[in-house]
Amino acid sequence: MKITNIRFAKLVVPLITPFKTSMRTVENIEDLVVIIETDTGEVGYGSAPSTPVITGDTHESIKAAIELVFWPKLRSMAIENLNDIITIIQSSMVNNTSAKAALEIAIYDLWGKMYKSPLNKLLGGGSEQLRTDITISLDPIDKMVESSLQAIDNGFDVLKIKIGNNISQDIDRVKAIYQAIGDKALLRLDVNQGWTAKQTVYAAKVFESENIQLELIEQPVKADDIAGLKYISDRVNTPIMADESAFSPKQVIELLSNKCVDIINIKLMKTGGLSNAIAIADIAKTYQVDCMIGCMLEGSIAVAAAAHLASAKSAAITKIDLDGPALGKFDPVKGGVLFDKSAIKLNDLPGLGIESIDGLIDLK
Ligand SMILES: C[C@H](N)C(=O)N[C@H](CCC(=O)O)C(=O)O
Ligand SMILES: [Mg+2]
Repeated sequence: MKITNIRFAKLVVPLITPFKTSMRTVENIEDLVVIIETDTGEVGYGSAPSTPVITGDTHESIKAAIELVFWPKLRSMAIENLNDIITIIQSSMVNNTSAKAALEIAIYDLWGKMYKSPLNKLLGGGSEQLRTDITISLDPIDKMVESSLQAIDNGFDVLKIKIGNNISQDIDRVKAIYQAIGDKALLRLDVNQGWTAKQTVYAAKVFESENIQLELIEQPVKADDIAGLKYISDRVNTPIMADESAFSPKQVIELLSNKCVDIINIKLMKTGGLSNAIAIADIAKTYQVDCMIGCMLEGSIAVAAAAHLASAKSAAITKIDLDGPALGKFDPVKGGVLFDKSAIKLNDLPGLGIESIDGLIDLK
């Protein structure tokens, strides 16, 4: 199966409610879709959102990197030579992880199609049923309490609470949500780099002293504040998870060998796709550290790839934050992963199992 052509399109899905973190507010899921065509007529789908504050990548930079750097090397390569393709994607350019992810996702989709197997089976096999948490956007306290109760009514039992814009209001937010929901849901906090190390220790000790049960605190400090993560982990009992500090396998080895964090959030848009995500899951397993599979605010093409990975790597990936598509008003992707409240179901079609995509806006 030889690569013959590449096309780009845009996919826009309005959100049910704006997505708000300490870093940004977004109204739509907007993906750059990469469609790789082959001489057998099979097409592979990949996608990437624009997350300049996290990856530094925009749709324009992703498309330019693919057109100018990767595509001239990948055109006419055979999907049978998966490892060679991955080496080219990972070594032709530094950074640009979203472009690498979109390409790798489309290539792995084709790899599954070539072997007529769902991707999770080729990666080792695993359950077709997963369960995701849901994100509660950073809002005034009353709104966050209401959104949390609504999420529980909608069948979610793990809530990812976005905080990080004001330490004392953040502590009040968590206390109010915890008081309102009791033991009906597990709370994971995502600070998105909004606190200092000392503020994090203070907040965690407040929660611990008041018996507020938290599953974890995600990325409390700036992405490059690795000493801050270590400072926190040495002083609190609440598990600390790295997100924006953990892009590459090398960074994960540094974080884990120095005991800076307890959990790693793997996202394809940070790792540059599936190959490094698999490496990180395997590294974490050797350190006996759990991983979360996460996503940016993105749609169900890339999330399908993340779900197949989570299915196959369930020994390491024990936590799932793949709610991006569930936050949209509809899913234009037919086949692929099916969302029903907190349930994510993989189908048994080859590759990512995507049958068709409505509403693609072709890009030249
Ligand atoms: C959508 C997912 N639940 C999530 O919260 N991801 C964020 C980053 C999302 C973005 O800004 O696109 C995270 O884990 O930090
Ligand atoms: Mg995060």
